Amino acid sequence: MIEATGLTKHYGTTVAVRDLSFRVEPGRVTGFLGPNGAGKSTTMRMILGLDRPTRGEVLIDGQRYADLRLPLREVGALLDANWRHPNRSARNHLRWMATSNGIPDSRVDEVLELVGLSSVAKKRAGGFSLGMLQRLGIASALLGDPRVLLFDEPVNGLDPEGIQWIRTFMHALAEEGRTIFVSSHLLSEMAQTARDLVVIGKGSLIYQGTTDDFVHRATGRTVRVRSPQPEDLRTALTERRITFTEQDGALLVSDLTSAELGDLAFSAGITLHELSPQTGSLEEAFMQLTGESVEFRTGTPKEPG
Ligand SMILES: Nc1ncnc2c1ncn2[C@@H]1O[C@H](COP(=O)(O)OP(=O)(O)OP(=O)(O)O)[C@@H](O)[C@H]1O
Repeated sequence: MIEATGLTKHYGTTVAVRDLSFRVEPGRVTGFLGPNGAGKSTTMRMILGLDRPTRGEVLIDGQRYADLRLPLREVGALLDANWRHPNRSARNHLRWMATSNGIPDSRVDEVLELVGLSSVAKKRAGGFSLGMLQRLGIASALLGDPRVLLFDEPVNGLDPEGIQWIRTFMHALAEEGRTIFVSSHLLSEMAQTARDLVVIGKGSLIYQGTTDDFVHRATGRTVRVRSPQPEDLRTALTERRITFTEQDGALLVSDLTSAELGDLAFSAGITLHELSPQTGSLEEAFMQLTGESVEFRTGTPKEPG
């Protein structure tokens, strides 16, 4: 588990992260979302002890990174997709990492197998495609068999096959009971990948909870309904002060479940030909919530001291 409490980071007068508290639970993939400059990378660096919080703290399974005895065995990270790789073979690169961290050599072949790089283990990593480099990065993160894994924008620049591979792989790691925390600006990708979300805007927490709830909360509840008695339906809704809009001969009804709307039509003797709940996209939810956050912040120019 990752647990941040009051996490704050100032760079001079810039507040990159402010009073951020959240939990990332094991056994599932948690997405970390926010617009550019929201503070995601800074937060990840603080989790990994690469940056010191100005205030607050973040713990990995109850300990600060600096206090971990064997960090690679507790937490693995894939931080930069575009790092320039040395002229070593994939296997030699991993052996070098393993040796310097007291990890047995046998683990190198295990992780190469896990990420599907066994057949190119002896090839120079410098000649690898981005997708293969990502796999190698993940192999490095897995060397110490850590319980907690961080991925910073792991699918950037990957082709659909590479994206699909990483998504499936992260799910498999989560199912083994690991804590998986993955940042991305590809929101539709996150909707398919992450069960839970931590959403930040301008360094502050906007939302923490399930992906489903995030979308519902932000886009509201709407049901699309079509009837051969549209006048009767409009009247029934208006009498009950239920708001709706018209769309292609159908009505979009707000703040009722489809069950409630079906019951209402039944009791009013109205036949329905369509009754379908509309879920908004994660993009819509994100724009609405982060947009509000930006407006809110311009309206309250309060800077923490
Ligand atoms: N080393 C630094 N020195 C000064 N300012 C910094 C530093 N690192 C980050 N910042 C600032 O902190 C804020 C948060 O940046 P950060 O990179 O954490 O955001 P992000 O959410 O990861 O954005 P992106 O998606 O663009 O990578 C930005 O305003 C950034 O300019």
